[in-house]
Order: sequence, then C-alpha cells, then structure tokens
Amino acid sequence: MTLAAPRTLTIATRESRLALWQAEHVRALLQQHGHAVELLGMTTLGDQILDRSLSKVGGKGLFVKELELALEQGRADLAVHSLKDVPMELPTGFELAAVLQREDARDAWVSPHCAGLAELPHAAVVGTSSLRRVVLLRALLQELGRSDVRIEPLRGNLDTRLRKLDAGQYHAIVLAAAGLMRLGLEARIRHRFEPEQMLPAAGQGALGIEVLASRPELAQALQPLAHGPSWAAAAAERAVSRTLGGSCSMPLAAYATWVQAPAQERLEAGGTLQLQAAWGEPEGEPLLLRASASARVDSLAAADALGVQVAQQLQRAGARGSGPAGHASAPAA
Ligand SMILES: NCc1[nH]cc(CCC(=O)O)c1CC(=O)O
Repeated sequence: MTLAAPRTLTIATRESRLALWQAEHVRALLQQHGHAVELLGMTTLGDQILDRSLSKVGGKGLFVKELELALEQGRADLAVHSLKDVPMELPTGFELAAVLQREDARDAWVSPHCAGLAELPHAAVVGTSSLRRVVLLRALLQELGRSDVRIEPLRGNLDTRLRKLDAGQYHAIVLAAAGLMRLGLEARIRHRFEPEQMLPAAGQGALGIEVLASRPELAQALQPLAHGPSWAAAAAERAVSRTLGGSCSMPLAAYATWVQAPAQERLEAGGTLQLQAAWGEPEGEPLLLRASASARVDSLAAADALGVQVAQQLQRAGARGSGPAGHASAPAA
C-alpha cells in the first residue's frame, strides 16, 4: 500500500521546554512550506528517570525510543531531536530525513559570580555531567594550574541545571549555548568557549528530524528544511563517534567547519570541510588526544569518510570506545 502525503504532519516530541521549542520551530518552518502540523507531546522513560543514573538503564537512547515507537505505530510522522542526543546508529527502519542549519555549536560558561575559569575562587565547584566537558575542563584547569577546582556531576533539564546553579550548589556550570539561546536564556551566558578551548560535541547546536525509512514522501517534504553544509558537518562529526564505538556519551568532541563553503549552500557544489576531534582519558592522569583533517566534501558519504579517517587517527593514538553503556549524560532537550 502506498500512502498519500498526509494532510496533517504530526511531530512527536518530548515535553521539556527545549524539546517543545524545537518541535515548534520545525512546525513553523513546515507551515511556511504549506503543511498543516500538529504536535504530539510525550513523556519518555528517559524523562521519568532523569535524575537517576541513565547509564545503568540504557543511556540517552531512552529519550528517543518512545518517539520512535510513536512513528512506528503511525501516531506521529516525524520526531525532532537535538542532533547531539541522537544515537550514532539509528535502529533499522528509521532514518534522519533532515538536519537543519546549525546554530551556535559552542559551549557556554554560566556563572553568577565568576566571569571565567580563571576567576574561580579556591576549591570552587564547576558543574557538568558530560564526559566530554569533564575531560576538556580538566585540561583547561591543568593549564591554569588549578588542581583545587572540582568538577561535579550536574543533571536535569536546562531549567533544573540553572536552578541548581542559582541555589549555590556550583560556582559555575557549562552548557550548550544553543539550548540557552533557544529558551531565551542567552543573558545567562558569561562567555562562549572558543572551539580551540572546548571543542563541541558531535552535532551540538543542530536539530535533526527522524522519520520511518519506509516513508520517502516525508523525506521529500522535509527536503526544503535540510541544510546540506550543516548536515555534512554533522555527518563527519557523527562518523568519528560511530567509528569509536557508537556511544553519544564518550569523552569525545568532534567539530567540523567549512574552510571553503559550498557555493549557494548546496552541498553538491562541494567545498573544503575541516574536522577536529578530541578524546580524553576520563580517569586517572589527564590525557587529551587530538586529531584533525580536512577534505574536499560534496556529499554526506564524503563527509562520513572524513570522520572515519579522523577517528582512526584517534584510535592509533590510543582512544578507546566506551562500549554501549557508557556514562550517559541526560539530555536537557
Ligand atoms: N545533552 C543535553 C543537551 N542536548 C541538547 C542540548 C542543547 C542544544 C544543542 O546542543 O543542540 C543540551 C543541553 C546541553 O548540553 O547543555
């Protein structure tokens, strides 16, 4: 049976403020292209256990699985995700139909009292739960000779994390700038880390739209929303992570930028993509491995190949995958 394009597109979304903002953003874009769009809000298992250790029960995939079930059962047509939280390999039958133009990929320093790392008082506490931020912060602190500063876990959605900061549990916290900007919380950002200081996570700052692979008419409808250069950058970054073991919660950073962008933002026109990655030893002596490469890229496949190449450099230098149940950081999405 072939399905006609649905009259109304339904977006399955988690109900956190960030997830709803993202779903509404995609709804507005689709409406601009003449589609009628509804949202289907859902509380995922991941949301229910946000404050427990997700790694013990299956990691970030928990946030995605229930949305996928809604797609499978035909209750929704698409799911909108922070690309950073989407597992490197989607389950059989699902595909990314579009990656939107990326916004700010950087990490942000949020602190009521301290303008930056260097201003932290003695024995200060910095909150973050991503292993990537932990290993990168440790390297920065080591450069500053600040072995007194402690990095403590920080979980919950964005509002919860800010509340914990304001309650005085931390001197500062590090969050993705994109999430704060989407929620109108940009004023909380004291500064953004340049990528040389704190390399972003694969896909950070980009939104991805997932559909059933068996519904090509949806992929077609979503094409006008896709941004080829952002998609290729994310594909290169995600390939690094996938090659190193597929977990989105490894102590891994991967960030691709166009040294020479494709003409008219059409990926097929080709350009030069530069990919940087870093892998940190999460325990023991701070150890940070870095790798980078650039290549002419005119397709997602070429971007993927660049990612594999950079991952292999890291592997040769000693980077290891974390296995399927790494330390999951809870999405604030
Ligand atoms: N891991 C949680 C998560 N997933 C997406 C975002 C923010 C938006 C984005 O990176 O696209 C965040 C919050 C954060 O890391 O601070």
